[in-house]
Amino acid sequence: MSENRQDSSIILETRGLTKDFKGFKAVEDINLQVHTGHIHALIGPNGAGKTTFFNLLTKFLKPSSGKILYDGRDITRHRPADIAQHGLIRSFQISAVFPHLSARENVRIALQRKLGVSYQFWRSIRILDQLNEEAQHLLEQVGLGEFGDTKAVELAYGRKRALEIATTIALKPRLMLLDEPTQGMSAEDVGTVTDLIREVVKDRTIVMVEHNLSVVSTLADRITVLNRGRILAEGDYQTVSTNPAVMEAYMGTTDAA
Ligand SMILES: Nc1ncnc2c1ncn2[C@@H]1O[C@H](COP(=O)(O)OP(=O)(O)OP(=O)(O)O)[C@@H](O)[C@H]1O
Repeated sequence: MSENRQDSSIILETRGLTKDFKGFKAVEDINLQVHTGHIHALIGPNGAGKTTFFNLLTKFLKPSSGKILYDGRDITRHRPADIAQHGLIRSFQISAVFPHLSARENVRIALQRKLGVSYQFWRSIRILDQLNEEAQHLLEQVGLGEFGDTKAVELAYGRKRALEIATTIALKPRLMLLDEPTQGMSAEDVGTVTDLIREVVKDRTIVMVEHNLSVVSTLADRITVLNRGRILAEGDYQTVSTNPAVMEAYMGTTDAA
């Protein structure tokens, strides 16, 4: 629709996005633009509305008002499965990785999901071989080349997150939505996953909620700082980290101005 036409470098946009929980606006009037090829981080102090906003983008929650546009199309009322078909994919939580299947089998299942249930032909040996090859390639891409036969449950925490990213990439996303990709990781694993994200973004866009500011400073092209459900500041790390309002919000000042 012509009213939805936008700059083609903008892959995702929200207009006036609001989520009201019984009168409490957890997200209020958010106008966000995500540029194609960017790593766009959402940060903010506890309770700022990051998770709620992320759940609106991934369609886990319905907005009270406002619009979400993906590739210029209004997807506000679309279901998660519909938007996944168009390449907007939320990374799985670790719990969604099948723990007792091997890393390779987990990636293969994601590849098969991408083929879709209507494609019966993947049963043929040739297609299964192709899937195995593709799964191995993906495992190598995320540094798990030697762990194909290891059960997911036996992988160290950082490697599980790498597997989660591999199963997400297997769905061939154009836009990946990552919810705190480095949460609960050792410093070493944070480095590995940071490198991995940098690697996979080369041909796709990432929106991520991330608490670790050092990760944000190294990865993000653009940062949106949320506070009390609203956008407090936006820009690159240098811009937002020197913004007095952001510093104040992070220091926990409860100025009600
Ligand atoms: N289902 C809900 N019902 C009522 N209030 C909610 C609901 N979900 C979130 N909230 C409130 O909305 C506000 C924003 O919460 P949200 O979890 O989105 O923040 P956040 O920035 O992700 O915080 P954190 O960094 O602590 O995870 C909080 O005050 C929270 O209590």
